[in-house]
Amino acid sequence: MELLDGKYVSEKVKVEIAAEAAKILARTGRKPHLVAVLVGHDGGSETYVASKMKNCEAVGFKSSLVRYEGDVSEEELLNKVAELNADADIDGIIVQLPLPKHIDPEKVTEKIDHRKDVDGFHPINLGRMQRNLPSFIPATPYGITLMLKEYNIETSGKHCVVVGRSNIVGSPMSILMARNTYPGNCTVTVCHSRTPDIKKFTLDADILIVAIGKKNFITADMVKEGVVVIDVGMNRETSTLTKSGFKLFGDVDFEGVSQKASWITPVPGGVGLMTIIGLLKNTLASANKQVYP
Ligand SMILES: NC(=O)C1=CN([C@@H]2O[C@H](COP(=O)(O)OP(=O)(O)OC[C@H]3O[C@@H](n4cnc5c(N)ncnc54)[C@H](OP(=O)(O)O)[C@@H]3O)[C@@H](O)[C@H]2O)C=CC1
Ligand SMILES: Nc1nc(=O)c2c([nH]1)NC[C@@H]1CN(c3ccc(C(=O)N[C@@H](CCC(=O)O)C(=O)O)cc3)C=[N+]21
Repeated sequence: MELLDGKYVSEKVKVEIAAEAAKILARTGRKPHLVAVLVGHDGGSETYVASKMKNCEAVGFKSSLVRYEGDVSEEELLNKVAELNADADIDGIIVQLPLPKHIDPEKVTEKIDHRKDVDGFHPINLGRMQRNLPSFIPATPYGITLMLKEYNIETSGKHCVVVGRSNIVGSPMSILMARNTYPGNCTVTVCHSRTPDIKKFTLDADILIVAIGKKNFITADMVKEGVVVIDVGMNRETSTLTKSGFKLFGDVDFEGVSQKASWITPVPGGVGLMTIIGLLKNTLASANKQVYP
């Protein structure tokens, strides 16, 4: 088993991003600028947003945080997004998910100017991605493709099984792996909560990508020898053993599955770190007007 090491890849890519950001600053007098909007006090979201901000500073981006209490109205949030859309100093906007139940995430996603949609969740970016046109690619799937490239993982002709079909991970990931580009050219199977006998599919997977949010859901008996495993799951449990008071678990039983896998991502230290890289690269591309000239 070899590790798909998110720490190694992300540190390496961050050096490249920082060099690009410095060029932009020298050329234009301004830094790429990412704005995150955070509603409420979801523990996970607080951590992710803090990490995004920290990484922005580290590569020489400007970052801002707009915070609302959980009872903010949908209208107020939509008005804020419109204001950020119109602000020429802002390159990228993300509204952290999940949102409180009284706010429709679909409305918020569509309100964000697709040219600043560095999460790649807007239907215009989704459609353009599916057609192989320039677009912002959702950060987690984007990060996963960068990791597969870095380790030269062969994907053409392989059977890729994606477990999970969310808008932010499973669905865009399945589109990318089926496209006729590298990484891609896979035969893709998408499994979800209505799939009877998931094991039948996972056992046949050459590449297995799991994003469901269930600790240790994939066990060694469900995979074949030599499989490439991408574990997107971030299952947070309270723990007295760690400094933070939390311990993270993936959706894959690492202990067991790593005995059979040829390559596997750890949690933490895998996909999560690459997600941040996907976001930074999209923000850089936006500042450089590379996607929408
Ligand atoms: N590492 C990273 O950067 C990121 C990690 N995450 C983590 O990845 C995980 C998934 O996130 P996300 O995609 O947003 O989750 P969602 O809850 O939005 O979607 C979960 C998906 O998994 C499916 N599912 C749930 N239970 C089962 C089951 N028992 N068998 C088969 N399929 C199942 C659901 O099916 P159905 O559609 O039928 O409901 C759904 O498609 C979470 O742990 C999350 O924290 C998320 C984003 C980024
Ligand atoms: N609009 C929006 N965009 C997102 O991209 C988005 C979102 N909403 N909602 C939640 C998910 C989750 N997500 C993660 C980002 C970084 C790590 C990450 O850095 N993980 C580290 C460790 C983090 C820790 O220790 O808690 C790692 O895996 O090593 C994880 C998860 C982005 N998401």
